Amino acid sequence: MPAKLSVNLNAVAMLRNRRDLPWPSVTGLGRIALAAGASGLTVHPRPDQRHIRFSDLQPIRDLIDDEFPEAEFNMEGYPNESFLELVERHEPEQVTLVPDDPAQATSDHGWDFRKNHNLLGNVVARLKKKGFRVSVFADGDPDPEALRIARETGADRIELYTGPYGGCYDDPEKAERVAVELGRTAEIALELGLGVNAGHDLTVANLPLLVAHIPALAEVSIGHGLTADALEYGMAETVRRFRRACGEAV
Ligand SMILES: CC(=O)[C@@H](O)[C@H](O)COP(=O)(O)O
Ligand SMILES: NCC(=O)COP(=O)(O)O
Repeated sequence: MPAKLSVNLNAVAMLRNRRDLPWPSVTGLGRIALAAGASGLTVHPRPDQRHIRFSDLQPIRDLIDDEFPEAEFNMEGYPNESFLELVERHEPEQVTLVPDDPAQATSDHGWDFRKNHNLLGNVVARLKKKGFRVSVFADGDPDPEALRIARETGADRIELYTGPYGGCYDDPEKAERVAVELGRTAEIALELGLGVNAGHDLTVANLPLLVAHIPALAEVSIGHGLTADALEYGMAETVRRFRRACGEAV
């Protein structure tokens, strides 16, 4: 089974937030992504709402429920009380728990499962009681003991943090080494009964090698690289539309 693609809308929201205007529309781009076959939408609402705003969440929930009932909503974030309340209000199919400090620019590491065993155990139990699938963000280096603890928290899946892999875009040998490690980590997780997702800095260029090393990869969530491509591949047609609006016969 090919890995499912969940489109992360954070980067679209960040562009929208440059002005007090409703475009680019977060739900509008979400609709285009789902209509094109994406299996779900991901958001990572950060406490300062610098990209996804809390007010974006219900319209995304409604879009999925009303127009794409097969699709999944994946909410990512640090499990403090306000994030957990947002999750409980908007009932995503999947919650991805990420160890982010509120001041962090972006996610840059997985959980220290040894230190956070109790925190994660309590949060996972609370979320599972509501029926949400729970995934926990994990570093890519194979650490069987850490993954065993991840399993003990009751989580269903790990999401492999692929930032270091994405950072190898100019060094194919290093990328191969990191992909082997990610593959080994995924194998250990799968043996323990955890499903495996992956995300961060994934692109059209680096996905094939990752998928080759993790054949059972369940889902990738992609925002930054996918939004960059959407701009690049949509630019020519957009310029033609604006030239027509200027009165040119294009
Ligand atoms: C967990 C993860 O890797 C993504 O959610 C990433 O953090 C995207 O968030 P930003 O768009 O805020 O960088
Ligand atoms: N979980 C990772 C994610 O949702 C998107 O990360 P990125 O593609 O924006 O780096």
